[in-house]
Amino acid sequence: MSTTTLGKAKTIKTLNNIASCGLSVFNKENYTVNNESENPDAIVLRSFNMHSMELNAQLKAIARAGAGVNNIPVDKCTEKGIVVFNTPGANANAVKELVLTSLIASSRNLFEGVAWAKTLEKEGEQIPKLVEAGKKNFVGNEIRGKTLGVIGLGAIGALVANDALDLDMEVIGFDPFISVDTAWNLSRNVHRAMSLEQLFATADYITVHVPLTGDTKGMLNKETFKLMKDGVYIMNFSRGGLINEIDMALALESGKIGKYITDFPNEEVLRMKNAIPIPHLGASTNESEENCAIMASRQVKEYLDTGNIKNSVNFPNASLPYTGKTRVAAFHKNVPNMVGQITSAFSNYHLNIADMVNRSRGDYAYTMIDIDNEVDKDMIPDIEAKIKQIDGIVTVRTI
Ligand SMILES: NC(=O)c1ccc[n+]([C@@H]2O[C@H](COP(=O)([O-])OP(=O)(O)OC[C@H]3O[C@@H](n4cnc5c(N)ncnc54)[C@H](O)[C@@H]3O)[C@@H](O)[C@H]2O)c1
Ligand SMILES: O=C(O)[C@H](O)COP(=O)(O)O
Repeated sequence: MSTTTLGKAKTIKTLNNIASCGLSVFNKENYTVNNESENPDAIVLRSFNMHSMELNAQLKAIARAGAGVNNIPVDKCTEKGIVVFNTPGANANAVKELVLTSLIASSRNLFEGVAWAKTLEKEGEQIPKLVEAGKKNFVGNEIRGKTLGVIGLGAIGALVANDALDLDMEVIGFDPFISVDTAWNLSRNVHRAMSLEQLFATADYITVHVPLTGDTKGMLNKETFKLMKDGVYIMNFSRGGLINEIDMALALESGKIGKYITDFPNEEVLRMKNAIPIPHLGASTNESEENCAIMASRQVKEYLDTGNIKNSVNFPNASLPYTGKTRVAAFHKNVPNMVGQITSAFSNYHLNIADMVNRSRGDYAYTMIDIDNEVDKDMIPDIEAKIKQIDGIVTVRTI
């Protein structure tokens, strides 16, 4: 598929409400932003489920204004040469604050206590007396000195772990894939669990901060519950699919799990005893919505305008200073001699290469080449066609 749009205005389609300060990155002279285009160049979204959507021929980029990309058909996008971005860390503080709020509020039976107090509305002058008599039913526990187990020490997990230490908790964390950046930011006082079993055996409260993937789906289930302390509280601000909900309902019923605080209510969750359903509010702060929208929009614009890639979940990061020279960007299989074949396509047209970058990620790679000469616009479809003939090329774009 050739995707030449040289000089044409581009269209951005939004699939959710995206903060306007982010969308204003797309200047009106070169971009149209709407929520109805049938053939957009890029899509910006939050939690909209794209799995049953057709991916239009002109689509070059999808940006998730947020962290989780399980609502996007990432593998299909890769096969079609569509870059998928997310906004790492842009909403992490918002989630951290809600996790810590929920940790304390659930431990103090605050949600149940408030709901009960509201039932007294019709009791008139008796209310203060009833409150004093009824409060014994909501006696809670302090979190100081208790152990918090944090599964996944990425942008959110690391913030939660550090701040829980400041609340005088013991913290044990598990993340076999921790990034170097996060490891640097994590307090040395966070105990490192060598296995999930070790974390389960010591934690009074568990909070899970991993992406939903084939490997993590249902990671908390009846087998793992057996390894946990009786009455443990579990907080899930990551994705509902991480928990086996049938097993969770039974474990809450038996008291094995004390409470399940989740940002992902559904029919099953709303039927559970001792579940605290929160309506997916983790990232819903003005600050985080703005951070995510700005980051997502900037990344898309940079890619459409220059081909440079930052924070993609399926393409390699790649950057080449943009000088305004004609740039050809190709996404291709990561196999030997691709760069040689692409560059020889230029020599057929007596074009000199000024600069280039080639980066790989797994089975795929991305190459950007700047041409030194003035390039006649009429030649571009021919050049692209020539490159497209090379076995292993997925997409070619001229900027
Ligand atoms: N409730 C909300 O509104 C909200 C907001 C933001 C993110 N999220 C969810 O939270 C998840 C985490 O967000 P983040 O910004 O911290 O992402 P992140 O990518 O910074 O961190 C994820 C961490 O999980 C680790 N990990 C992966 N598999 C693991 C496993 N099997 N065991 C232990 N650790 C594992 C990774 O190494 C990484 O450090 C997102 O994928 C998203 O689903 C929810
Ligand atoms: O993965 C995320 O970033 C969160 O789940 C936030 O989702 P939202 O943007 O729909 O609030």
